[in-house]
Amino acid sequence: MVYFQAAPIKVVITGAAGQIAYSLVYQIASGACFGPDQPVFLHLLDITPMMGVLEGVVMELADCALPLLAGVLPTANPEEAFKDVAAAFLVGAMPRKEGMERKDLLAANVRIFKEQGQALDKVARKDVKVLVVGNPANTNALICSKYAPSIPKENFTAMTRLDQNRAQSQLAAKIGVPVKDVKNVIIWGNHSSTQFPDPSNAVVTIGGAQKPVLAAVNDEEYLKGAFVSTVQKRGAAVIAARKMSSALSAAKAASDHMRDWFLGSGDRWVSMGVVSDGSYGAPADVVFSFPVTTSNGKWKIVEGLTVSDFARQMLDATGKELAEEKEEALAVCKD
Ligand SMILES: NC(=O)c1ccc[n+]([C@@H]2O[C@H](COP(=O)([O-])OP(=O)(O)OC[C@H]3O[C@@H](n4cnc5c(N)ncnc54)[C@H](O)[C@@H]3O)[C@@H](O)[C@H]2O)c1
Ligand SMILES: O=C(O)C[C@H](O)C(=O)O
Repeated sequence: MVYFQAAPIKVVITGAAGQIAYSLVYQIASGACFGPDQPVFLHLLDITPMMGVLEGVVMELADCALPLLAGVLPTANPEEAFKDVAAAFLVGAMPRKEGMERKDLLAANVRIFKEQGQALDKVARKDVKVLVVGNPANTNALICSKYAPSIPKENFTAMTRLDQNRAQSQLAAKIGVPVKDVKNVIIWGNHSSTQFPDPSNAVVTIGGAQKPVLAAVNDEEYLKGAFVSTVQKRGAAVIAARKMSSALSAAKAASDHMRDWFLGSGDRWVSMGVVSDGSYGAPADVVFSFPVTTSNGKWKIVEGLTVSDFARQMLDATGKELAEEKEEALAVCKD
């Protein structure tokens, strides 16, 4: 019997034999996600043909000799995987290939999230925090929530943190400051090429003083043009270069998202795909990325921001795409 000062929490990762999970298991088991004093018991779900590969991941985790890792359960059974989990990283899904849009994965992937919603509903803790990474992430998260009616819809989120990290990094490089000195860049809408990376409320610390990013960059053409399209298309650029989709950065972003949800975002805004209440004119009842702050395990949309005409057009386009994806996903799930 191994004794820990704090009780371990059960955390599930789906797609655990895949690329993203290969980086994510270490983020979680090393303490980077839930903190240096929180032991974790990892539930690793993949499909039956991947159990051999998953066994290799389990061996490597043991070989890391991580002090916070209380145990590992590899399984192909969703109900076993989701039993009593406090946090769920839903990664397992097909990735896109070069030339595809993420929504081209909808028909193939959305059924996974219907089935996993049903399993979460049955066996997970009712306060489980769910992060959907598998694409199309926003719509998969919506479907997962719909099939888990006993779990509050606020507990289902989709990952746009990778887009936020990309946007922050692009701006820091443009201004010539460390990435930590840029904050409050917003990702609005869908994790797709219609997303709107919005620097209009971002601030940068230069020489100890805070300054609006708009003033520090002072190049409207760049901020409305190359900056937006670079972030929108970054996933495709990584696929073109690697011939596989982003994995290291996706795992880091998943860990950032869940860490901030559990431990709080402090004085920074973070972007999360959450079930929309219609804030900022977004369609209600789609999973839309908003700027949020987090504390005590809850997120709250940042209120009262001004939406320019340019931003309005961008928000409307990404909202329209999400409404269309929702209809398609609901039709697929009926079969
Ligand atoms: N939201 C984001 O920012 C973001 C970033 C990167 C990748 N993604 C998406 O994450 C997903 C995973 O990417 P990856 O590179 O790890 O892919 P991968 O192909 O390397 O791994 C996916 C794993 O999921 C497993 N899987 C398939 N169906 C499953 C099921 N029903 N239950 C459990 N496991 C199942 C597969 O067997 C495989 O091991 C893709 O859909 C990708 O597009 C999202
Ligand atoms: O672009 C992809 O298909 C993978 C992922 O969603 C990403 O943004 O890197």
